[in-house]
Amino acid sequence: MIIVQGAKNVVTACRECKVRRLVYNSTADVVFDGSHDIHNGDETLTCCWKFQDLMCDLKAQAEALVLFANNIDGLLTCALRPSNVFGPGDTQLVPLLVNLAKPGWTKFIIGSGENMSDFTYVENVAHAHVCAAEALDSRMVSVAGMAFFITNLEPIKFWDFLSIILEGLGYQRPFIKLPTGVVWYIILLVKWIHEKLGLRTYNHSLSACYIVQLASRTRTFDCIAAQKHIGYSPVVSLEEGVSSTIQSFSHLARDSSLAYSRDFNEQSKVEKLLGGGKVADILLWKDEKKTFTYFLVLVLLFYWFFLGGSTLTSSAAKFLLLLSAVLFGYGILPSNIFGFNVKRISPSCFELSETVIKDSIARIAFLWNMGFRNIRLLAKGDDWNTFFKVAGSLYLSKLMLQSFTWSIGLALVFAFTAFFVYEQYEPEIDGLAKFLFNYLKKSKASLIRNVPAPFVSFLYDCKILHEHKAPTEGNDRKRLQ
Ligand SMILES: NC(=O)c1ccc[n+]([C@@H]2O[C@H](COP(=O)([O-])OP(=O)(O)OC[C@H]3O[C@@H](n4cnc5c(N)ncnc54)[C@H](O)[C@@H]3O)[C@@H](O)[C@H]2O)c1
Repeated sequence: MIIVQGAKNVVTACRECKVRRLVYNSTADVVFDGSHDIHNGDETLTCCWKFQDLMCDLKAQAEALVLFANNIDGLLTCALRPSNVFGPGDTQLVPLLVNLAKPGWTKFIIGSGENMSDFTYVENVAHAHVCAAEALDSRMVSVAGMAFFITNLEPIKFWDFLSIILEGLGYQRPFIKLPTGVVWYIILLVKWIHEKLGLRTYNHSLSACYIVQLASRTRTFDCIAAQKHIGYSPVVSLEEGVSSTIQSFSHLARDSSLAYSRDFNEQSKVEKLLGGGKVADILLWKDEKKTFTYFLVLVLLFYWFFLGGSTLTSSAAKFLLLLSAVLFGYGILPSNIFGFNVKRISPSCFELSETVIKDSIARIAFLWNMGFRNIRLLAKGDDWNTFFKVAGSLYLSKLMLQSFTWSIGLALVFAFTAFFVYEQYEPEIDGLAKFLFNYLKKSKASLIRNVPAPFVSFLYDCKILHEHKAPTEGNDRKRLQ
């Protein structure tokens, strides 16, 4: 009713009121079928027969209707097809981005992230309308009844554009790549569940499936026709447009107290904790393929050693046998198989350097000495705190050894998920930990307040509570807490 009947009403009104020029604000989406990239598409592209999105279908119908009305009853018409309009007051792109960024969905890139797109600053669209209206008068033949693509003439990677907007508003830039197919099927599943539960709502915005296609396909357009026939060229650059858009949406910027102030090239807390080297890169999924390969190999080893049904020794023997056979087989392969070069394993590949061996031995000696220092401390018999720590950790190890296989499995899953999750939600998790810590501190303080003084003195004697002097009945209660 709004798009098609609305366009019909406008055409009728123009005729009745003897309006001479009508420029329809169409969209570049009318030539995008969702399943093909558009590289530098021009006006020779035909509108789609089958649309993925109802909105685009209706816009194409309205555009055709307006162009069809050209040169009837003295009315001249043309259509402009802007691509991805943005700017202050935008009701689509930026609000959607912020809504997705708040719960953290914008960390994900759909597809390779390399797809290019054309964006158009809203003032340039307005300027194109003025140019088109003027051109309808002066250059009627080449403009009337035609449609023109309008862009900022600065194609950019779709995900770079989103990253600039998101970072400008204080949100994290997208960096985790998800295969388009996976996202597509997840959305279909969610849609199906919504339909089954009767939750489907119709609104005027683009469908989620269509947004996935917009976000993962290349869509760039050639503006030469608009430049040549209506005299259009952008009046605001992409950079200026983006900064004024960000400024106008500052009210949607991330709360400054929560702002993710870390420079994304800087090491995160968890990265520092993991030593910032190769292990950190693997556990933090910096290179998904590499991490996944390591994870798969470790899962296979876990299965081989713990779930295969053999004893640990026979699993190790079988593993060494298999490894030797694979290495031997690899060694006798020709250096070229069907044009593929087979890399030779260098003889030094399995060698350990002297410094690595020295470091490892020094580490073992350090741990050994530390263990003995603790035993000596325990043997004195006056440090209950150390006793509880040692007894607790030994009991925990005993529990873990009872379910050794499960512990290893859990540790494996933990290592490949927990660090990654912590890095993603560092401020939120830190906030929660701070809250819990304060809560426990308060509980401990109230517990001490209610504990009888002789028992508190006993805890000081046993060094479970630390104070230089054990408190007596008359001592300051605050110091005790
Ligand atoms: N946003 C884009 O990326 C983009 C790209 C290409 C083309 N377009 C086209 O530009 C136009 C504006 O898009 P937008 O993104 O600014 O949308 P929008 O939803 O922000 O603006 C639509 C405007 O139309 C008004 N409106 C809606 N129904 C109406 C009705 N029945 N009668 C009178 N007014 C009504 C709304 O109040 C609103 O002001 C649309 O025709 C759209 O198809 C948008």
